[in-house]
Amino acid sequence: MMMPPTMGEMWTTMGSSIASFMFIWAIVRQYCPYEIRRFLEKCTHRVTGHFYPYITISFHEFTGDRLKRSEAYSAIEAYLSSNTSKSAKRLKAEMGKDSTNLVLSMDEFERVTDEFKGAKVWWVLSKTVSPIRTGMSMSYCPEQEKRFYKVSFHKRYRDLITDSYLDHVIREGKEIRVKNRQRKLYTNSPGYKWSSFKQTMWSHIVFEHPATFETMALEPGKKKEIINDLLTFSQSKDFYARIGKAWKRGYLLYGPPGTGKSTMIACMANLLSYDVYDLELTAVKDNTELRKLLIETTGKSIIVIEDIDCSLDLTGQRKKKGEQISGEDYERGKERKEAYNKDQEGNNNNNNNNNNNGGNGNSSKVTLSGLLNFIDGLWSACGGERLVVFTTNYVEKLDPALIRRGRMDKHIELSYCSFEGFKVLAKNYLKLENHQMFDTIQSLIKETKITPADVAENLMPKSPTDDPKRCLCNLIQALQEAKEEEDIAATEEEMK
Ligand SMILES: Nc1ncnc2c1ncn2[C@@H]1O[C@H](COP(=O)(O)OP(=O)(O)OP(=O)(O)O)[C@@H](O)[C@H]1O
Ligand SMILES: [Mg+2]
Repeated sequence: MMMPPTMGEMWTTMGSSIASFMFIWAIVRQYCPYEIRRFLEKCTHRVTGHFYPYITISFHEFTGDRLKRSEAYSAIEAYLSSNTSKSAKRLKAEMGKDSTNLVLSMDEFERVTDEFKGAKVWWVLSKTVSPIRTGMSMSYCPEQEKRFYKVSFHKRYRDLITDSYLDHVIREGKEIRVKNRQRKLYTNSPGYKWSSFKQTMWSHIVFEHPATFETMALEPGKKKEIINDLLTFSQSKDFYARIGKAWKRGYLLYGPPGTGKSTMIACMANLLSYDVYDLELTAVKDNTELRKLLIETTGKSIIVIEDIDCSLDLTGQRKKKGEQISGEDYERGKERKEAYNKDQEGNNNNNNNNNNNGGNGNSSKVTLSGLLNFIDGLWSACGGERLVVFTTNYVEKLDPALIRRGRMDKHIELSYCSFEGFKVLAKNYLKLENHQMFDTIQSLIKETKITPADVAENLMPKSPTDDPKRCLCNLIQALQEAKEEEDIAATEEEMK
């Protein structure tokens, strides 16, 4: 494979006297102090630059403060590993995503070629070694390695390479990285505020939720609509730029506990390969901290505020005097479910505010207007491709300003399990697409309010001997009991 001659190679072609010079130069490189070496290198580059027809551009791994790896370097690394490493002879191997496969990339000082619209370019991964200035004597001075990719091309292709090829490499490299990256779930829980290098507001773990829209119990039409909406959003960068709107979209997921709101967020993240930022508002000190948290989020992410109604006193402005909310944190899970059911039965009308707006007793001073600014103010200027998702069990209690279209663009109700939903769960849990008991379940499920979470729980085998038939029987029994309870409640209501 033809490579462009390096400057050193050009010298050698110029005769044996130059070869001797190269020999001396090699010795100088080996034994001279760093400063002299750098000076001699600069002189050689200057002299050879006059008749060397190739241009080189370097991309360093770290720039400036060394804290942040250069995005361009990472993108080039991804591009070269997938595009040109096949032609490299010396490769290095690393464990890839999920630790299931090996990712090969070119090793140090390996050179590979690439072609773009008829122009040939040569890439090499190089490094320089320089002393770290620590104040120690030179003989004990530790050395610092600085890696960089260098691309070389003939000067006649200068415009093509700088205007189009490099853009193409970075764009494709970024796409490859997004596809291969380990996605993350970030939280802003207090207590994890320091990483080894710098202060960071978020802590993270690897995001590996298995939920997908395929496994989600939802009417097929609704599912398709949501998937289309999400895909359209993710492919609309140019559209948002054209209409002058920040590339973000708000989703409000509402419905009773156990209907799949949190599960749907995982499905969204898996569909679009986005990271998830789970924002715990009660842990945010004030609006300033909220802004900082947001500025630290990256693109291709979902920012989630779960149970927005219980996170903060967001409806405070509309509350009448004297209707102070309790200082206790609103309890999740079972208790909320019970409260929800009671609430729905109308037994708890007088205490609604007490039950639904807990959390105000903590020290958080985030306000409704702070949150609104967060959604459509400053944040809109921080680049794009972000979804913001609120979940709630009590949509009617949210301030209309918070959920108006433009802020929460799409309102999705997740409700009790339908027969279509049940069929998805039966396929997931029991690998059953049809069964003679399905007819009974269909007529019962139509008349009963049962959540997908409850259906799933009944379909789950409880012992190794539980077969699908037994699980379906369990579900029928649960449906019958739920129906009886609903009938009794309805009769009591009528008698009042
Ligand atoms: N629509 C659904 N499809 C598939 N599984 C579901 C669905 N809804 C609930 N589940 C199952 O029930 C469990 C609880 O659901 P999830 O946490 O998503 O409910 P939620 O609506 O977020 O409830 P809450 O309002 O209490 O936060 C999930 O782990 C999942 O297994
Ligand atoms: Mg939830």
